[in-house]
Amino acid sequence: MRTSWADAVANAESSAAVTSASPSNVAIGGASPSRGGRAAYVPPHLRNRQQSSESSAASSAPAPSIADSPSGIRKPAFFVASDAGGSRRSSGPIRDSVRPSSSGARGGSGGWNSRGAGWDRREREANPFADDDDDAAEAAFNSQENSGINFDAYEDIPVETSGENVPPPVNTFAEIDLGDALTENIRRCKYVKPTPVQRHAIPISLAGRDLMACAQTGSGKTVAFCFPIISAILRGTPAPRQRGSRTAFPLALILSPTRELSVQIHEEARKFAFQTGLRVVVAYGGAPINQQLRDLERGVDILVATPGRLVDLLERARVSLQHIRYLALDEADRMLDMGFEPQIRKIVEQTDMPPRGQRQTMLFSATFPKEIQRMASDFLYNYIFLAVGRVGSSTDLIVQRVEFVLDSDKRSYLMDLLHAQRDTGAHGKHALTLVFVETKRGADSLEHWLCMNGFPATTIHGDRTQQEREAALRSFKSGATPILVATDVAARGLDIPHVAHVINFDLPNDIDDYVHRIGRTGRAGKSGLATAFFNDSNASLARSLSELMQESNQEVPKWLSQYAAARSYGSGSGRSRRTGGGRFGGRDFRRDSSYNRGGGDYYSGGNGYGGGSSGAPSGYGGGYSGAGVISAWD
Ligand SMILES: Nc1ncnc2c1ncn2[C@@H]1O[C@H](COP(=O)(O)OP(=O)(O)OP(=O)(O)O)[C@@H](O)[C@H]1O
Repeated sequence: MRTSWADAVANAESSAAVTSASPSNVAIGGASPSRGGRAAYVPPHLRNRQQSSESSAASSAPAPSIADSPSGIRKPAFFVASDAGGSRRSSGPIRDSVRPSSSGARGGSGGWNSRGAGWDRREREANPFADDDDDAAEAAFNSQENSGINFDAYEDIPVETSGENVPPPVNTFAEIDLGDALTENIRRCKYVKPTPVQRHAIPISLAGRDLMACAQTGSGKTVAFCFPIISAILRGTPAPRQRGSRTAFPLALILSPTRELSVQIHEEARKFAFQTGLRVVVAYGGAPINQQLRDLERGVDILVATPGRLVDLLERARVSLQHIRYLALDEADRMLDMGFEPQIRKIVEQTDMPPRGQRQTMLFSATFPKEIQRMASDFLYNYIFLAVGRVGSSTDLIVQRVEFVLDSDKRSYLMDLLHAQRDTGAHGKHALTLVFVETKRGADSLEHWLCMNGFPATTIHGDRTQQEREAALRSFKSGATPILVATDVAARGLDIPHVAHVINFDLPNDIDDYVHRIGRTGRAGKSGLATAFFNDSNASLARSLSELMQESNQEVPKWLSQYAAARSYGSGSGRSRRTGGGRFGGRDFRRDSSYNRGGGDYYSGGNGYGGGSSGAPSGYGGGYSGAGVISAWD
């Protein structure tokens, strides 16, 4: 079968024009004879190929403007280190970082002295805003600060909420009283205004409501659950004292599916909680438990954990969940799928954690299959469902390309792409490439092969020690090894600045996994490029992939549409499991007619869901009416 990529490359051999970083130019650059005097690289399987009519289509594909690479290094606005004695060092003006907020929030060390969590309050709080990255990298990226995020990219994002008495969204952080300390940290983070999911989710959570939120990858969901948790703890009554106990009693628990994601959430939460007096602790497997136990003994307000390590800590009675007021599940659909569900049920239903209704529960993901929603509703009380963004939440910001590549040609194609990127300088000097493969062995082998071929690469997968995984991630983030070969362990949640290109060397079996993988680029309003290698073995993905691409305004190759059509015809299968169609990464399963047959008691209106009568604005792909449901284009 002739492929657009192959043809584009063949075409490029006769083309002199190699310009900027568009996908087409990537293709062209890959085979250009004029590459700074070097011999043109043409992969063996493409030599002597004929130009085809498809090549022009390929080379006229929309160009991703990846020059505006993702924001990276946040420079601390100033440095303040404080201890309980109140001593402060500052390179800038000395500020009163411990002012109590108007809402009565406990701020900084003043708050510490009035609290009874039992850790050493004279401990010096490390400044989480201090940058690890070197000055050169900072100089290269400091034009990409968060204040420069292209919020226009989110302007026409559809937002849909359902549930009773949904609190209205806000437009600015100032409209919400988050307390002085948190507000100061927002300023330090250079967040100018909330992203759409934050505009909606923060008021809902601050109103004490349970929430199931589905929003695009890279759209700021971490903030959406961290801010309300921190703010609510600061406002709430202090935790009861646990004198002399070696057991930690966190007030909030944030669960995530991977160790690296837990580490990342912990780092973020520490920034937001800086000088609030709250302690954020992380516990995850693969790392020495003793250090984590010591951290826990010093007190914990917010515990970020992977389920396995948490179960271990619960069994050792080193953590008790009886004071949990806030429970957040990041990547909630993953946490509740077959792999994690038993552990989550154990943690949530079979420990001393207060039951739903007595704690506040927040579930977040970019994807929410209906069967997982159904299961998740066991953990929620009278919740609000929030959907932000288009199906799969891949956003139009990510240019998606699919190439037909036989397994035997994949390495050659990959080499081609990488040469093209390197030679054209596509995506900028510091651009990173993330390559997803199916197996751990495949990851090691590809990494080795890339290194042998002059492309510094590293790898992350489940067979590597945690130390190796963390070292690999550091090396990738710093640009020392600008190619990371990964299994799905790196697919969810990781927020790595400057990932300009995600390559699905092996496509996943599930379209949701594809959505999360490509979501490692094109984050926070920046653009990105995702290339997938497709062949017969991926036929089962053809339909959902082609639907997803269409819905994200991507050019779908003709051959992929044919695969999709053949699949639909052959299988007679319905729509993809995750969405049921429509424009969102997930829709409230409570609107299904099957759910409402029992009485529909989630809605005060109690009628019309899934029934087809439409009181909602057009464009929502479903149409329903009834109280408690709000649909709006924001
Ligand atoms: N209001 C804001 N203004 C500017 N930048 C923001 C804002 N909120 C979050 N960000 C930045 O956006 C990036 C993506 O955020 P985050 O990792 O929370 O996305 P996410 O929605 O959880 O993505 P994923 O679905 O992949 O887990 C982060 O670098 C974060 O610092």
